[in-house]
Amino acid sequence: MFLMSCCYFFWKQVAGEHKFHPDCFVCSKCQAYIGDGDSYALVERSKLYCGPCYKKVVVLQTEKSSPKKKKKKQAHTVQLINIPPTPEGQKRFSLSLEEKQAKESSSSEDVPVAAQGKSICISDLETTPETVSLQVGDRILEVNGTPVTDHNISEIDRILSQRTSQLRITVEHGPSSNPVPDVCGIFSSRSSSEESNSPSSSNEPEFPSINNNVQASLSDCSPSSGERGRLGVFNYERRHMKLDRHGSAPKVRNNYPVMCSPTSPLSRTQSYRVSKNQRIFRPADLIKGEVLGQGFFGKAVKVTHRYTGEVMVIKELVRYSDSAQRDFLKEVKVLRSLDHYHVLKFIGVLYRDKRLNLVTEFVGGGTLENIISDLDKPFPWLQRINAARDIASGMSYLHSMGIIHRDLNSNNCLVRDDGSVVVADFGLARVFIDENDSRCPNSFGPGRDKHKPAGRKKRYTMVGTAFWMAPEMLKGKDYNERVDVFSFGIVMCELIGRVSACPDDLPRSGDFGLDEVPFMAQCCDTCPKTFHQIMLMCVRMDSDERPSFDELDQRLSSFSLHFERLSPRAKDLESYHISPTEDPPPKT
Ligand SMILES: Nc1ncnc2c1ncn2[C@@H]1O[C@H](COP(=O)(O)OP(=O)(O)OP(=O)(O)O)[C@@H](O)[C@H]1O
Repeated sequence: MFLMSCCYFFWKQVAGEHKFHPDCFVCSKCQAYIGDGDSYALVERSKLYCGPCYKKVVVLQTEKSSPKKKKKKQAHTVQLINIPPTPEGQKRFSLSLEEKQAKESSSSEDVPVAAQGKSICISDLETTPETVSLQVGDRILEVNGTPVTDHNISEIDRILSQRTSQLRITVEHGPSSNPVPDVCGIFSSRSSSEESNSPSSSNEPEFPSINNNVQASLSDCSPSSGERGRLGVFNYERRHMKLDRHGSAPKVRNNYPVMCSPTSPLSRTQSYRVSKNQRIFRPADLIKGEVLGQGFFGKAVKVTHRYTGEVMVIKELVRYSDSAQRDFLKEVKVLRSLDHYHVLKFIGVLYRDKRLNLVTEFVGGGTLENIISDLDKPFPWLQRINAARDIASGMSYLHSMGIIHRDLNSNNCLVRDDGSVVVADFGLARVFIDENDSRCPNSFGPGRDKHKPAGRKKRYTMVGTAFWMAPEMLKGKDYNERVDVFSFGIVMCELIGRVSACPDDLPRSGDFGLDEVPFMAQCCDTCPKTFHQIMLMCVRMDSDERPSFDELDQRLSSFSLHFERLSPRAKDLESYHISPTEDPPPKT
C-alpha cells in the first residue's frame, strides 16, 4: 500500500511497440512534452506529434494537398485518441477480429486476441466530431492505457460501450509489418556539424565574436607584457564575456543539438538497461524546499518525496531558449546513462506545465568552491588530496564512457556530508566516441580501454567557464577530452592555494596557462610536493603531455593512502604552519 502510494513509474513512454525515454516524448513540431494520457500521433514510426500539431501539420495539410483524392497511401500512424463521453452513452463503432499475419488460426470470441494471433480492428464506424480520427480497419492497441492483447473481443467491446466516461484508445493505422525502427532521440542520427576535423568544413561560427575577442586579447597581451598583460587577457574577456569573480555567469554555450554520435553503438536494449531506474515523478509527489542555487539557465531546488521521505533535488530551467532547452535535455540524457559514486546520481524526471525537470540526489555539503573559499574552516591536506582523487575518479569514469565534461570547475563539484566529492552539471558535456579513430574503440561504456591514449583532437565548439578553460579551447583550436584535465589542474590550484580561479588571485600566463613561478611562490608553501607536481602535469600547455584521468586517479589514490598512513609528521607540520618541504617519508 505504502509502495503503491509512492506513485512513480519506471522510465519509458510507449507508443504501440515504440518505446521512448520520457524526456524524448516530445512533439517534433511545438516541442511540448507529451504527458501521460495526452493525445499524440507517431507517424511512420519516426515523427511524433502532440494531438493539436498532428491535426494542424498532418491532417489539415494532407486534406489541403489532396482534397479530392482522399487517401492515396496510408501512412503508418500510432495514435492515442481521447474520445469524450456521449450524453446518451452510445457506441459509435463496432469491432472485428482480423488476422495479424496471413496464416490460418482458430478463432474464438472468448480467447485473448494475442493467443489467436489476431488483432482487434474497427469494422464499422459512425463518423462524428469525436471519432473523426478513426477509420475502418484501424487496429486497436490499447484501451484506457491497457493493451488489448490479453483480452478477448467481447471484453473490449464491453469497455468501449461504456460511453459515459472519457475513452482513451491507442490505434494503429496503415501497414503493420515494417520493422520497428529506433525512434528514441538518444539513438537518432544528428547533424555532424560539431565534429568536423577540417577547419574549412567546420560549422563553427557559433561564437565568432568571442573567438575574435580571445584572439585580439592574445595579441594585446604577449607573455612579455608581464603582469599588466597577463591580467589584461582576462580583464578583456571579463569585459567582453561578462565574467564575474566566481566565473559563474560567463558560460559559453553552443547551439548544437548534440548527444550521441551517429556512430554510437548503443542498442535500444542497452539503453533500456541503463535507464530502467529512471523514475517519473508527479508534481504532487514532491514537497518543495529551499532554493539551493540558481545558475545562469537553471535553478536547483531541494525537494522531499511526500511518501518516501527521500530528499532530492529538482533542477528546472529558468531561462528558456532553444539552446538552453537542448543543453538541459542533454544533461538529462548524459546523467541518465551514468552510474558512479563520484558522479551526481540521476534519479528521474518530473513533468510540470509540459516542461521537464531533472531529479537528482541531494548533495548536502555545498560546492567545493564554498569549502575552498571558507577560510575560517580548516581544510586539511588529506581532505584536499581526497577531493582531487574523487574528482579524478569521477572524471576517469566519464571519459571511459566517452564523455567530455567541458565545464569542470569547483562550482560543479559538490561535496557530500561525508566529505566525498561528486562531479555534477553535464549541460555542456559531449560524447567523443569516434569509430574511425583506431585509438578510440567503438565501444561506449565501462568496457572501454581506460589506458588508451587521448582521443583524436577535433573542432568542437568553445564552451565552458572561462577561468577553467584549457588554452587550446580558448584559442579556438581543435581539442579532445584532455581539456577536462586542464580544468582539473585549475581546480587543484584552487585546492592548493585556497584561492579562487579568478586571475586576480590565481596568476595566469598570457597564453592562458598557469603562471607557475608566482603561483608556487604565493600558494604552495605548505603543499605536499607530489600534490603540486601532479597539478603541474595537468596544466601543461601541450594537451598530449597531460596525464589521463585514469592515471591521475591511480596516482592520487596511492598518494592519498601514502599520505594518510605516513603523515603524522606532515599533519604536525601543517598544524604549526611549517612547510613539509618533502612528502612524508615512506614507512619502512
Ligand atoms: N544535487 C545537488 N545537491 C545540492 N546542491 C545542488 C545540487 N545541484 C545544484 N546544487 C546547488 O545549486 C547551485 C546551482 O546549480 P545549477 O546546476 O542550477 O547551476 P550552476 O551549475 O551553478 O550553473 P548553470 O546552470 O549555469 O550551469 C549549485 O551551485 C549548487 O550550490
